[in-house]
Amino acid sequence: MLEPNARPGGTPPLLAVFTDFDGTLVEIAETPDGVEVPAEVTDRLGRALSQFDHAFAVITGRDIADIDRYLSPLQLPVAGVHGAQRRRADGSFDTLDQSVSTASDAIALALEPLVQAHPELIVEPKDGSVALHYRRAPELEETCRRALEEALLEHPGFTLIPGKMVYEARPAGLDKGTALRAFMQEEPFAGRVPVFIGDDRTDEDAFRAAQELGGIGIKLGPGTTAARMRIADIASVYALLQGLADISAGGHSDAPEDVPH
Ligand SMILES: O=P(O)(O)OC[C@H]1O[C@H](O[C@H]2O[C@H](CO)[C@@H](O)[C@H](O)[C@H]2O)[C@H](O)[C@@H](O)[C@@H]1O
Repeated sequence: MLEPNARPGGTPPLLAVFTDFDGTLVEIAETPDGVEVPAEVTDRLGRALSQFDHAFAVITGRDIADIDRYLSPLQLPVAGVHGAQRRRADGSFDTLDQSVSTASDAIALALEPLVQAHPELIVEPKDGSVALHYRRAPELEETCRRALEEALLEHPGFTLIPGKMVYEARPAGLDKGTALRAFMQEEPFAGRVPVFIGDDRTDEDAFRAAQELGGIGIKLGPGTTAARMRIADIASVYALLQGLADISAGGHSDAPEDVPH
């Protein structure tokens, strides 16, 4: 009898591959709008989508619309806003409760006076969450945390999460792990072995989910993590994607190409 996810004849298991976006597929920039996506990245991710038979998705803190804009014309399966938004492989969307959108708008509004007093801070309103960025004013970290905590007193359905030089408000009960699990219940992900690659604290839920489902979490960079494997940098992520595609195809996928640095 075959083990779950195994294929006969020593053929490698089919993989469902998930990656974070900022810091994993693209370098971190000073501002949210400052990231650069070289054309070869879009080409590479488009190839990954076909090499993994469409069982390839981005799970990000960003709005799905943001990811589509950066990766245009590619439209991947994406979970956005730390699991609050999700576009499935068939192009359909999970719907977000209107009350969540309304609450996240109100939280963003409550942070406006702080940003007016400190213009180096950035509020990034998203549909279902809010990010307060202090990368250009690291000394304001504690001020930002307290301001967001205070704003959340009126919105107990939201949780405060720390990221890379950012504090975010996210709907409680939704995270990158719930998003990964939702994908894994649907075609073409169901029955495959999940692999999740990420670099940040908000990726920990997805590392755990992938591993609990019999797969593997891969953490980019240093820091305490639940992930069982590590990877050094973004260029290695692209090399790994190619390597996994080669393994899945039994060594018959496209030849590796230059990886972004
Ligand atoms: O889950 P991710 O795809 O890693 O997204 C996490 C957050 O990424 C963005 O902020 C981070 O990247 C910015 C651009 O490099 C950087 O300026 C900022 O300091 C980082 O925190 C994005 O703006 C957020 O909405 C995402 O939640």
